[in-house]
Amino acid sequence: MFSLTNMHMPPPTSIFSAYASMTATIMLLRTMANEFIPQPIRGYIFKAFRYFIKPHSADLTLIVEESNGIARNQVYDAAQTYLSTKVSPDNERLKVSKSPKEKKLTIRLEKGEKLVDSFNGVFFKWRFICTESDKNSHNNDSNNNNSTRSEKKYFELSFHKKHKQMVLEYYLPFILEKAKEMKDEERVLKMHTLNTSYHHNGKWDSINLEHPSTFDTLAMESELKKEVIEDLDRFVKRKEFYKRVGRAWKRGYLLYGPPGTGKSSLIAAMANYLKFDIYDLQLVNIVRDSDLRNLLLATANRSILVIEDIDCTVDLPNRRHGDGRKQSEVQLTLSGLLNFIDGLWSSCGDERIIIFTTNHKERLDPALLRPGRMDKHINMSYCSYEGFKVLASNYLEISSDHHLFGEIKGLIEDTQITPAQVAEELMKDDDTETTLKGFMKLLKRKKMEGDVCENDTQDNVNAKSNKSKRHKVSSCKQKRGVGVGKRIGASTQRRTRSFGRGCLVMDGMLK
Ligand SMILES: Nc1ncnc2c1ncn2[C@@H]1O[C@H](COP(=O)(O)OP(=O)(O)OP(=O)(O)O)[C@@H](O)[C@H]1O
Ligand SMILES: [Mg+2]
Repeated sequence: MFSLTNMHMPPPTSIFSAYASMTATIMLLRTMANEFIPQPIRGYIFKAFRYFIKPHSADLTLIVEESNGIARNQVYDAAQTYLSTKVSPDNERLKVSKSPKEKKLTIRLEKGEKLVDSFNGVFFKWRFICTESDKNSHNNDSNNNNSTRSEKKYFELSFHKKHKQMVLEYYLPFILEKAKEMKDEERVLKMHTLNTSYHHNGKWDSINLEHPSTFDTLAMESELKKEVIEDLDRFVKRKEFYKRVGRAWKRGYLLYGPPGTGKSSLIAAMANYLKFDIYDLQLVNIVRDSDLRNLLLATANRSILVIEDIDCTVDLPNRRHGDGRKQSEVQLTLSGLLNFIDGLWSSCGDERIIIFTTNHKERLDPALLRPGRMDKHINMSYCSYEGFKVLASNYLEISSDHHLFGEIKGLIEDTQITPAQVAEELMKDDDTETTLKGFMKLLKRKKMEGDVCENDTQDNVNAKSNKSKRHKVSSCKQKRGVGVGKRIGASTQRRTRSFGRGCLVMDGMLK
């Protein structure tokens, strides 16, 4: 076998002579070219010649520079964020940092570090490069000491050429999207409330919003929950749509329902879901339209403006004297509010959500309910069996196959009990069985007594002691025809005072 192979090999002398004659030919051609072809053309021909005989790489390398002229390159920023999660044990030098606003440590590649990422079964090589150069290095004036060192940072992304289309259409957009998600997750949400101190009147104060409510923890009909999530998703995706149809990119929600049904919790869940800040506007503290305008103009994009208890806080079209102020002092009107919401404010901001809440939808001024004003009306109602299951899973960590659930289902469907009351009941004991039995007792009592209204008011006092005292559900009173309209403004005043600045109205959020 070995000798056979050798038989087909040309002898070394002939290989050498062939190589010698090829070299001689190249030399001859080179001399002729030097003689007859002018220098610039010669350079060009040699370059082209070298290009054709050089072995070609199957790889393509994309350069992702830090900035794109003066603007930052979003692909670079996204790659930096995305790649921080892809570091491998092979990396030898990494950078670590944390700014006060960040929740976690940030890891970045150090100069020259490489890593491999895979997407759709294809491997991609990334390398981070940072070169330093003297900005004025071309300046020959030796007296000039102004030269500054500048850094040029970029990523090199290499992959097989055949994946070019896929990289541009899918991989890079995927990285942009992923990085946005990561940034959003990192974002510390803020809740802005009105600063009512004398010197700062009309300014927003902010605190971190750390309300744990999410759509997963919210007891709500699953259909309705899905509808709200889809509505929010559609809203944030529709930038171009709003522009095309000439509408301000804003969306209004009206949340209505009895106290303790999760209106404030839903607002927190929306903020957590969208990663939007919340502006809690207490109209009680605003006297003039001009103050309102300034406040609205000072709100940021991608935010939720919340006006809770709209039926209580704005006694519109003119406030009543019952709120303790003289009529002449109060110049805030419904038309002022609606004008700003519809016009000026909304047209100079993007991605704004406005939410009104009320316990009494029927008391609202028809102007607020007119089609097109509030895009979506969401009824937050008493706890259903489905809602109970969510709360049981949150509070007791039990799934839907507990042996007492069947009985609870029958009871809860005949009872008007708010999620807040259910939640309170489920927190009463560490033992699941005892807790559920206690809860069933409560349901049976409510059912037996039959007078849902009386129970409701009483249980609200027990379950939401600090809240309901301020509120009084009043739906019962209303059913019984007891007018409470005039007293609402006053009760809101009480509520405002009892909680002080910064933690009222969204009290559910600060728990
Ligand atoms: N739908 C719900 N899902 C989960 N928890 C809820 C729900 N509703 C109420 N709760 C619990 O009850 C507490 C009070 O609820 P929340 O403040 O959201 O009610 P609300 O409808 O805003 O009431 P109010 O009309 O008095 O402002 C919440 O902190 C939460 O623990
Ligand atoms: Mg509330």
